[in-house]
Amino acid sequence: MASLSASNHVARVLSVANQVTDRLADVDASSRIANSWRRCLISHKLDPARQGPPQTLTEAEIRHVAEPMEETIRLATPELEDLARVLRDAGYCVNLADANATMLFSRLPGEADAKMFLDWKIYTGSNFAETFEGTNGLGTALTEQKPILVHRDEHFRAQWHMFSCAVAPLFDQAGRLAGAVNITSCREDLERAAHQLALAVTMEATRRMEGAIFRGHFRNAWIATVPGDGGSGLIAYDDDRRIVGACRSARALLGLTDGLIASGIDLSRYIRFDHHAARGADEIVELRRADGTPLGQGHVAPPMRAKSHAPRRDAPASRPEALHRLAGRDPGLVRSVKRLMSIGDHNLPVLLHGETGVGKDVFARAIHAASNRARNNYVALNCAAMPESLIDAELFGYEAGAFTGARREGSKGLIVQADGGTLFLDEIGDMPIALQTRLLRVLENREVWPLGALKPVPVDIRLVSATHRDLGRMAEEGAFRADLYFRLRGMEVRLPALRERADRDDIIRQIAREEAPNCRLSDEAWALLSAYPYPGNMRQLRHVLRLAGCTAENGVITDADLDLPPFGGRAEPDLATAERATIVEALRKHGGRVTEAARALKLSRATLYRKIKAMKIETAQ
Ligand SMILES: Nc1ncnc2c1ncn2[C@@H]1O[C@H](COP(=O)(O)OP(=O)(O)OP(=O)(O)O)[C@@H](O)[C@H]1O
Repeated sequence: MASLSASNHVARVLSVANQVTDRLADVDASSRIANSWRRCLISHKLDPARQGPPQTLTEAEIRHVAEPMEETIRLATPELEDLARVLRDAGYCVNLADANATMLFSRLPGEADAKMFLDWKIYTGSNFAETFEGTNGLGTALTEQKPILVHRDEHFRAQWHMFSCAVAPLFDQAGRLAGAVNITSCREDLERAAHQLALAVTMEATRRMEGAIFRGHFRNAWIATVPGDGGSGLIAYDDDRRIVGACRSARALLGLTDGLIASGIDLSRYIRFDHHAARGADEIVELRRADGTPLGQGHVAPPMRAKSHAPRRDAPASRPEALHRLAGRDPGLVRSVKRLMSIGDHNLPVLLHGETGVGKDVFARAIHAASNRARNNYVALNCAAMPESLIDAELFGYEAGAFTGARREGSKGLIVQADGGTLFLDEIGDMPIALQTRLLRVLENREVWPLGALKPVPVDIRLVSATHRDLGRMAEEGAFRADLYFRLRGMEVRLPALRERADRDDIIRQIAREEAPNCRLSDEAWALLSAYPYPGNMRQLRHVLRLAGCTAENGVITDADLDLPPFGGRAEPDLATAERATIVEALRKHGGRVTEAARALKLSRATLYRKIKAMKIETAQ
C-alpha cells in the first residue's frame, strides 16, 4: 500500500484493530503492529489522522534528561558513530534515545536526505513515545523491549508514512532497559528487505554498545564472556571471584538476579574455568558449569587497571600536582612542566627522553593526570617488551578471525582503548619500522585500521612517547622514520639523570621516607648516598633504600646497609653484569619460565621481557 489517504488509513487501522475482515485490513490482526495499533486506540486513545510535529525539548530540558545517560552515551558513541558512517550513504539517520523515547544523540545522513529529518524534527530532543506518536519504531520497540521494523504505512499516524524505522532496544550493565538505537529512512526505493538487513546491522551494533557500556562500567573488575544462544553473556567479578555484575544475557543464561549479585555470590557456583590471574592479559578459557558440564569456550579479561591504568570514574578532570611534584626543585624540569601546563589543553604529542629509571613512565602518567583528558583512559605499551606481531595486534587491534589464534570477538587495540585519553608508548625507539608507518598514519589521519577491518575507527588520542635512545640520530641514520620523529616531538622533555638533578638531596630524603619509613640515615650513609652517581637512577635509589630498610638495625641505616656497587666513572657495565647474573639465575631457578622469574624478581613480566631482550639472554620460552 504505497500511499494511503489519511481517511483510508483511519478506516484501515480500525478494521485491523477490530479484526474486521475488510479489503483495507492488510495487516495481520495478530501481528505486533496490529497489537500496537490496538494499544494506541484503546489504551492511549490516539487519533491516527492527527497531524503535527513530535514533542521537542528545549536545550535546558535536553541537558537535564541527558544527564543520567551521560556515561551510557559516552561509552556507546564510538559504535553509534560507526553505525552512522555505515548507514549514511543508504540515507539513514541514526539516533540513540533514552527509555522514554527522547532522542539524545543524532547523526543525519548526507545532504540529499537530511532536510526531511530536520523538517520532521527527527533529531535530538524530540520524543517518539508510543503513547504520543502511536506505533513507531522507537516508541514501540521501547514499549515491547524488542527490536522492531516499522515500515512506512505500518506507522499509526498517517503523517509518518513516508518513513521506515528499525530499532533495537539497549540494555544497561544491570540488564535494565536504558534506551534504544533507532535508524530511520525516508527513501521510497528501499524495500522492506533492505530495512530488515539494516535492522540486523543495528541490532549487532547495539549488542556491541552494550558490551562497551558493561566493560566501561565494570572497568575495575575481571570480565568473563560466556557463550549463549541469545548472544554471549558478560559477567564481572572481583579478585576473589565474587560476582559484581552481569549483563541481561548472562542473567538469563545463568539465572542470576540483582539479589544474588548484591550478596556477592561466588562465580564458581555458576561457572568454572582455569586462568592465570597474574598474567594480566586477556585469555581464552574452557568454561564448565558448577556441575562440570562443558559450557564451551569463553574469554576472560583482566581489570582495566591492570592493563591500562584506567582512572576512577570519579577522578577529577585535571590534577597537575603530580607533575609539579615530579619536577621538584630542578630548574630545567620546572621550566618544562610550566611549558607543558601552558599547552595542557592541546593535544600536542610529547616525547620524553631520559636514561633508564629516571621516571619516564610516572612522568607520562602525570602529564595525563594534569591534562583535560584525565577522566579518560591512560593506556601504556612498552614497545621493547613484545615481538612485532604482538605489538601490531595489541596496538592497532584486529577483527574477529583476522589471524590464527585471534580472539573470537576480535580486539579493539590499545589505540582505540585510549580514545579520548592518552596513549603512552615506552621505548618508542624499539618500534619496528613497519609499525612506525602505521602509527604515523594513525597520527595523521586520526583513525586506526584494525587488522582485517573493512573500515577505519576514528580516534582522538594524545600520544606521549619515551625513549632512552637518541631518536634524532636514529632518524638521521635511517633507523627511525624521520617524519614520525618530528610528529612525536611536538614537545620534547628531557628528564635529567638523578646525578644531574639540582634537587637530588630532596629526592633521596623523600624516597628514604617512602621506602624505609621507620629508619633514619646515619651521617656516613647520607654522605655515600648523596655522592653516588646512580646509573639506575630513581629505580636504583628505591631498591637500595628498600633493601637498607630491611637490613638496618635499631632503626638506623648505616653505610654497611647500602648496596651501592663501585662506580668507576662508568658504572653501567658493573651494574648490568650483576643484573644480568640475577636474571639468568632467576630464570634458571624457575626452569626458564619468565612469568615466575618476574614474580620472584618483583618485576612486571613486560619489564623482565624487555631486560631479557636488551641483555640478549636466551630463554626456554
Ligand atoms: N621524581 C620521582 N621521585 C621518586 N620516585 C620516582 C620519581 N620518578 C620515578 N620514580 C620511581 O622510579 C622508578 C622508575 O620509574 P619509571 O618506571 O617511571 O622509570 P622509566 O624511566 O620509565 O624507566 P625505564 O626506562 O626502565 O622504563 C619507579 O619506582 C618510580 O616510582
